[in-house]
Amino acid sequence: MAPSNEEDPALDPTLTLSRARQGRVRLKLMVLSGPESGQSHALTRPEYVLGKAPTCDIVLTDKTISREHLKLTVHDEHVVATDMGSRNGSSCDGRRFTELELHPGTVITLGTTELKLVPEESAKRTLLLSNRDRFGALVGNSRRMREVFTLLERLSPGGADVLIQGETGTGKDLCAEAIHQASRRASGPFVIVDLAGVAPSLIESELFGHVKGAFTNAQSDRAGAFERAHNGTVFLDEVGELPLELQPRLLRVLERRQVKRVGANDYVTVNMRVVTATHRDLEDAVRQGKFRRDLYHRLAVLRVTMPSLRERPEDIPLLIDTMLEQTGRPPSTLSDQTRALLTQYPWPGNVRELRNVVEQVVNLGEEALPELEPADSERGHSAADLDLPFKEAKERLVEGFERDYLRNLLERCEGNISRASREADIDRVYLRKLLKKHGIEPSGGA
Ligand SMILES: Nc1ncnc2c1ncn2[C@@H]1O[C@H](COP(=O)(O)OP(=O)(O)OP(=O)(O)O)[C@@H](O)[C@H]1O
Repeated sequence: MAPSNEEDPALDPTLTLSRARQGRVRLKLMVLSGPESGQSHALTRPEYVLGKAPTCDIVLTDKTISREHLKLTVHDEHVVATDMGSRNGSSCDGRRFTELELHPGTVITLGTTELKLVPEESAKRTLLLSNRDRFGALVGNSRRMREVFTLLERLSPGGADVLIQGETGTGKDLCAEAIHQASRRASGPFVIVDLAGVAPSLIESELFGHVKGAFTNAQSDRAGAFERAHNGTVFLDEVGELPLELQPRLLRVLERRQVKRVGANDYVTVNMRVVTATHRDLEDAVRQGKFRRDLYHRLAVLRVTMPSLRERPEDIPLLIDTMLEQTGRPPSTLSDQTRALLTQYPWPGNVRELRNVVEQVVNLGEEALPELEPADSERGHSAADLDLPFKEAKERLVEGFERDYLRNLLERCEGNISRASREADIDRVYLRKLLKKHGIEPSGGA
């Protein structure tokens, strides 16, 4: 049976960017979220004013946007965005700006509306942001995860094969299962083969099955993973580990949906979707001759890239709360100090490592928190001082974090305490207490 690739291969957001870098491009502004979500505006004139006022060139009705909020000055390959003294500000990657040079791929936020600059010809393929904060067991409300959720919403119901890429612990297994659960095959089997966990000599029979007597230990006929996944989904984890000599056989399965058991003469036709995952850079493996180019191109038709936790630290509070909820603990189980530390750490082991630490603290108490060296100065915080006793070093770090956070928060909210307490989701009285503790004077209104 031929695989159905009805989905658009260009859904991969990375393609949009690479094409944009090829030279002079006509630019468009896509509205990713907010009341005008889905609209796009070709930037053909030298200047645009964006805002809520009906007289603006691009009208955005989001009530958090000022009447005249932002000016865009359009150049050949970039756009300069100037905030026009808006009430709620304009930001990019969480940082407020007054003037910023935007390039294809840049996303800016005005109030609560997100806008992306894209090359005109690829604008249709830009992903809108899903409204969800979970898909299957995957959790996240960052822009990166909401893009992933949009992609999963679109590709899951169809039957096309999918390649999931991402560092270890970013949720590739959860993603594969979520795709199966959201597909029309959900009531069929979900068969997992971890190619890194099967001895190379057994991979062939594990995937394709064997007939009795095919080799010494083959005492009876056995169906392989593809056959067992009939009418369902087979998930090949760590597909980059598939030995070179078996790769043409996988290619045949993907192209013809036909499987021949080891020792058999005939092919049988199977009806299953193949989802694969890898933490490896498969393109690099192709260059090194370890992975077949034709198989890579076949697998990569539809790709989902799971972002690392470093790229989306704003998801950490929601992930922690979800993990606590799953163990039946209230959010108050973790102190603000511990949460602050967990939010600053760069998590090389991604969500898996975060889960392990949260479980450790839940079971053994906060004293069991391992030493977590915060992210480098790029995120604005200094590393823990190893000359101090643990408790003192931890307190210092948290104090530094609190101070930086509060200063930035107040700057963003122009000294307005009510707004700051709302945006940071901190009780107003507690916020005042924290400001007093750090000797920070709010300069704006209440
Ligand atoms: N977005 C997420 N939301 C909730 N839990 C997550 C998320 N991502 C990962 N996890 C949790 O992190 C752990 C690791 O996830 P998973 O096994 O899916 O990662 P992986 O990318 O497949 O890792 P590996 O490459 O090592 O197999 C699991 O406990 C999973 O529940």
